[in-house]
Amino acid sequence: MYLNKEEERMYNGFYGDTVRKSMEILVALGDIYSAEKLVNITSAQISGVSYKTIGDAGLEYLEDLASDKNLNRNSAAKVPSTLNPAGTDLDNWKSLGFPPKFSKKQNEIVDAYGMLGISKTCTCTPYLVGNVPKFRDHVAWSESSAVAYVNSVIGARTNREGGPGALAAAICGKTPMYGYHLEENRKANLLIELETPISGIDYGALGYMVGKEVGNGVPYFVLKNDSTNTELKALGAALASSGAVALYHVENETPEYDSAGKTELLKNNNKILITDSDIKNTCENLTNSSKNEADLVCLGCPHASLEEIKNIANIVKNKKIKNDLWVCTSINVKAASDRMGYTKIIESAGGHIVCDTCMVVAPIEDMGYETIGVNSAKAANYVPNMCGLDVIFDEAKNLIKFKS
Ligand SMILES: C[C@@](O)(CCOP(=O)(O)O)CC(=O)O
Ligand code: SF4
Repeated sequence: MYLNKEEERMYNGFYGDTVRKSMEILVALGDIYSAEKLVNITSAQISGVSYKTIGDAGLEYLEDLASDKNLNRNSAAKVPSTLNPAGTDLDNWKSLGFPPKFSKKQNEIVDAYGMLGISKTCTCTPYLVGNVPKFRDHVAWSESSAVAYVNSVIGARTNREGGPGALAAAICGKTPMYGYHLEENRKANLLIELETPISGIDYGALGYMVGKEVGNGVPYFVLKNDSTNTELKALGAALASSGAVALYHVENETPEYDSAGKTELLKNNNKILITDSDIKNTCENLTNSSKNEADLVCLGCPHASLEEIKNIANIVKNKKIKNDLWVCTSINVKAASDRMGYTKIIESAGGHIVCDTCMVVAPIEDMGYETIGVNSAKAANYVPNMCGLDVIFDEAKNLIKFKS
């Protein structure tokens, strides 16, 4: 891979060990994927934050990077960069019942990232809270649902980075130019036509089905109705979890659908039809619990928007919830929810707005829960494997049960 003079200086250690190690990662990735050169990025989003997934080895790696004397404290990252969810609510872990030892380690991890200049906003929906690239910007994001959103709905360009690759990109302000950074790789390769209109959890079910079908391909959807951003967020998250999708197009909705190559797909009859019963069956199959009530209803996968929190507040207003309820989001969206009075409504009903974390990366398996209620197909797909717990997949209004 070609490096310019400045990049060579970075690679040769002129700016210290952390920049050198980061450049080594980028060059190794570039060589593996046959990138010709590096491209400047405008933003990074870094996964690999939960103590549950990176453990002590991850913490040591980050502390080692952060200890480099050549770095400007708290400003090593060259571009605006945010973190993926952590394993706990960083501020309120004690009152929410998160294990103390785990929570202490978790805060150490996030502090190490902070010392590297990565914003301690721990969220998988950074595009709701200020980490918002422009159309056609090159970025390095790693959370798979956020990658799908930023590529597809915003039209910025990223590969599905791993955590270390995204961190290296943040520190160098660059990423290898291959894959979805190149126009020619952004064409669709399967057309998905819907037979009937869909809404709510159907989007996750659709993404789950199509992700299995296309693997790491680029699906092109022809829907029978318009979608909300929340629905597209759920679609992309599910596509990226059952398959390895990084980019999708929705006719008349996403910014690059027009140049995605629909005519070619039709010419080659490269299409499938999804029926109403396909969606209904998938919704049913995403539940693996025989129970009809969840101990914990956990919403906000990917992290909830203010609009979603408002809808939950409307469901629980002036009632008392039987299950435990977590609505997972970022500190930023929670601040807006506090001001709007939604947090108070949800807390008065017995629920919690939980920041920085989620049902997949929190140690919920050690917190006494057995059956988790989710309205996210991605969470329904991951919770049994990553947490070993059973799930019920349904709309929030059906999952939340009330005391009589
Ligand atoms: C499951 C996921 O959403 C969260 C866990 O990832 P991590 O701990 O940030 O590496 C990651 C992903 O889908 O990219
Ligand atoms: S599992 Fe869902 S809520 Fe958790 S980080 Fe991934 S997308 Fe976000």
